Amino acid sequence: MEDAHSKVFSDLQLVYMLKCASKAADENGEFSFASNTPRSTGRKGLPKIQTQDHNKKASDVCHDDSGTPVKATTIDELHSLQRKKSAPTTPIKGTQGAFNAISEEDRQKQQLQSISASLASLMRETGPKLVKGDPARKGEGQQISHHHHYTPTISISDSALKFTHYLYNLSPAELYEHAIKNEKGSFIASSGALATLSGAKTGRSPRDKRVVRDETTEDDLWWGKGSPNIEMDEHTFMVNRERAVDYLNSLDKSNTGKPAFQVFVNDQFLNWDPEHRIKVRIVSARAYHSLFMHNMCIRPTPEELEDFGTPDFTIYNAGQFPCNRYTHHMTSSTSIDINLARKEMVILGTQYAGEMKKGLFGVMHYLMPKRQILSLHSGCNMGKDGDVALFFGLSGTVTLELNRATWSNHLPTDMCLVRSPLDTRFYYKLLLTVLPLVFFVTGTGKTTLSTDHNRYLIGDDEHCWSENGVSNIEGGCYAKCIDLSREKEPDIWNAIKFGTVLENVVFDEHTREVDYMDSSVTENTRAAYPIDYIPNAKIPCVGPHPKNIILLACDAFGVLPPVSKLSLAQTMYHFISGYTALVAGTEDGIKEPQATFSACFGAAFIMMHPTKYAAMLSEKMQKHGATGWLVNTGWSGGSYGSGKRIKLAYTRRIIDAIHSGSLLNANYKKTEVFGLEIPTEIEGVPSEILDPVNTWTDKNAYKDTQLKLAGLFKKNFAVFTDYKIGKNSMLTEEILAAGPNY
Ligand SMILES: Nc1ncnc2c1ncn2[C@@H]1O[C@H](COP(=O)(O)OP(=O)(O)O)[C@@H](O)[C@H]1O
Ligand SMILES: C=C(OP(=O)(O)O)C(=O)O
Ligand SMILES: [Ca+2]
Ligand SMILES: [Mn+2]
Repeated sequence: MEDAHSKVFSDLQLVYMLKCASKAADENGEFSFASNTPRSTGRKGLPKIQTQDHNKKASDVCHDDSGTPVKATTIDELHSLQRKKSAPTTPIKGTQGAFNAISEEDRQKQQLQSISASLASLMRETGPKLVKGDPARKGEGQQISHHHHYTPTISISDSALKFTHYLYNLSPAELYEHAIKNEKGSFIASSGALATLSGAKTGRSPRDKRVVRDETTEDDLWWGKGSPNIEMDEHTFMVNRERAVDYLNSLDKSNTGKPAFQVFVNDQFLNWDPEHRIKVRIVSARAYHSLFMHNMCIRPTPEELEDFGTPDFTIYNAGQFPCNRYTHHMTSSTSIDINLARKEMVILGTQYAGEMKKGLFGVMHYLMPKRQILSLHSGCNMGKDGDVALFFGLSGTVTLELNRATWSNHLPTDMCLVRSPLDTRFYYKLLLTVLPLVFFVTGTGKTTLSTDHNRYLIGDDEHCWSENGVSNIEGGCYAKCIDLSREKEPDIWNAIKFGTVLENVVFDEHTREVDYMDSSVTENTRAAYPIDYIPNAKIPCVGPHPKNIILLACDAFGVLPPVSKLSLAQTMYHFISGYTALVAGTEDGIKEPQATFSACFGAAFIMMHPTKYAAMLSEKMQKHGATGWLVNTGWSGGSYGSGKRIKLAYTRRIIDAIHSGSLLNANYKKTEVFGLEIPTEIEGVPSEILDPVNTWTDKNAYKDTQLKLAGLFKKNFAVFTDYKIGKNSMLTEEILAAGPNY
């Protein structure tokens, strides 16, 4: 889910729920961060009404969870959404299956090296120390397999002495078996993919992301207004870390009566540039999470794993377990905590797997710029002749359907005043268990457009641009699959097979065929697959310096041209703005696009000030002669509601013309207001749609809408006018002038 929800929520809460006359002062005027769905504390029905105690800090009173809402109140309801027909027939009981056929002794041997020394240790200063090899078999001259380690188990219930086995870098097949055996809601789809549920959270919770503010981060990171880095102190981090570790340390997966505590551990790499590769360790409780990261990170060879050594960064994912809402800084039961000094991240209260990949992306946004490498929220592909293109874009066009009747039953008593963790603004939140909301999420097209049958895929989402060229950070793709079709996106469709994780999709309970049109669980259904599942993947995922920088915006206002050629200053202006739109509406059918701005097309992930990344991009584009483009993958012929989304086939032709170089030399004219250079002709695209004014029947409405959007751009950009780009303050003026003028 994208960075836009919270904004919508705070605004919608004000506008629709409170029917407040004045909107939040900074409406559309700031960066936005994802889902901030008011949600209660997990009890059924409406929670007890909380009234504001004016003597207390608001954030101490109201605890709500952020995240995309799921239209279910209980876990069983969630499961019944996932499967189309009735509940499953006879569940398999007893001792069938490979796991139970073996003796307890063998079974224990298959369990892994204990990490109790670190997990259960009272010190817990460092992450788990994984001892390679089987101590019992040392000296036997046997080849030690990578994940079958064994330590004698002491049957003592004292947690300090308890052993927790780790299931180390299991194969997809093994992870399937664990998931199906132990994780409710995990099934094999007819394609062979593992379909599973992420629980109550089906999107990111950026308002619950915390970064430890200490000597290390104080000066380096971007803090304060507009920043996605919500601060936390070291002590609170340790409290959450302890909570996560205790949870991970208490998981008894045994069904034999004897305790068998186990966690999954992945040791993998990030960044395909061998010079700047990062070692990551993921400790998690669910096979689903382990398989997700197996797919998304770079998979080490057995040799690389032998010499893995100490990880550069460790995630403790205890997502099933909530944080303690009475802990300082905690505003909900979800918390994603990053401690750069300790090189650790803790996840509590959300099982959405994207949290892990994007959390590490944030870490890369810190580590890479420190090495003069630009980290980018972009897709990337390469033509047969070696021409590289980057695709930037915010994900998340979101429609919220508010059922006003439901809300009004609870107004105004079920509200409490909370303070935004991002600024000093106070706003109202509704405390409801289930929200009568529907989200319509669609990305801007990074994954879809970088996955191109005629080009080599370098990556779909996270890249580095260094002196060596570009490199993918990840080893997999995370595609949205709502409305996925074989015809329009064949490569993604075919990548959904054995090994792929399918999150929150709905399938036929008998045939296990997935219905990609069904959004009963969420609109943000996803498929996570290794990048080599795409036939044209370029392995290793690196390429030369980019030739084209394509900024994608899904403009639900329908006023941005389908494609414009940008000057360098314009590219900077739009990169810093990071515009896309989402659509918010009410039950009575009033739907309105909302502009959302996310600096560097990924404000939720950047760690330093946006101008730091912008300056690096500008320098690299100049040095390597790259051309910037703005592509509207959103509406045409009117705003959302009256116009239509531009056909994917047309966008693909536009992208083809950029890649081939033919668009660079086309005839151009300049638009009013935004001052964008638009081509008059592109092969395979009707010429009349190239200038949006042609597609609107009401020309005055077009002009008004264009001015409205331009105003929102200006308002958003105001916050950057005080900043220099790099060492140069003249640049800022030039960039400012490259924005809309009217
Ligand atoms: N004209 C278009 N261009 C790009 N994507 C489109 C277009 N029309 C519809 N779509 C859909 O929008 C979604 C884009 O999502 P995705 O590529 O995952 O975005 P991102 O990777 O930027 O988050 C896909 O589901 C795609 O099928
Ligand atoms: C995975 C996410 O990003 P994207 O939509 O860019 O894939 C997310 O925001 O949860
Ligand atoms: Ca992304
Ligand atoms: Mn994506």
